[in-house]
Amino acid sequence: MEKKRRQLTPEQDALEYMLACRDKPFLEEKFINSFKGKGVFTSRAIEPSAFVVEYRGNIFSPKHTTRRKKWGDNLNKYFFEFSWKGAQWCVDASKDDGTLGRLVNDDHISPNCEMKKMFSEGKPHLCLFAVTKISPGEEITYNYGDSSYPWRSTVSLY
Ligand SMILES: C[S@@+](CC[C@H](N)C(=O)[O-])C[C@H]1O[C@@H](n2cnc3c(N)ncnc32)[C@H](O)[C@@H]1O
Repeated sequence: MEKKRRQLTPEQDALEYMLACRDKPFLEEKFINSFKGKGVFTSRAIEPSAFVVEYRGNIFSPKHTTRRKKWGDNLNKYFFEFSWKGAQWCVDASKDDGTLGRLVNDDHISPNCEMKKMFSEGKPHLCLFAVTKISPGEEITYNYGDSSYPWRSTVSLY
């Protein structure tokens, strides 16, 4: 399995995990502190450009659902917005389904991953790929985007 996996491109690797609805076995959630909550950590080194984890959830277009107001008000911390086919969409990962993508925290200064859109059977999937080498014990992070998130203006003691 590992030998076969080493021959896959990062995108093919992502597709396999997307279809199997699984996360990589060397990723784990950990409670960090009461300010940040939980985060996702790797116990194994991850190479740049490797697929890391999918941000799973229910995809909706706020135009066509009653969730629009909630999304517009930015009340839900597990919503991830993206554009597709000329419209705005959202992945709602608020349901705790035990998967790890929903627990990855923001780092707008030196993130080690970036979010990319992937497609399977015509449907979009949001996946994190490494942008740097990630060492064992490191937290997985990505830049949530341009917004004045409250934690960005708070000095972290951790
Ligand atoms: C998608 S969740 C990430 C997982 C979350 N830490 C948890 O325990 O459920 C997004 C929320 O995590 C917190 N968060 C993310 N990045 C953070 C950061 N760099 N510092 C502090 N809190 C952060 C914020 O509360 C944010 O609304």
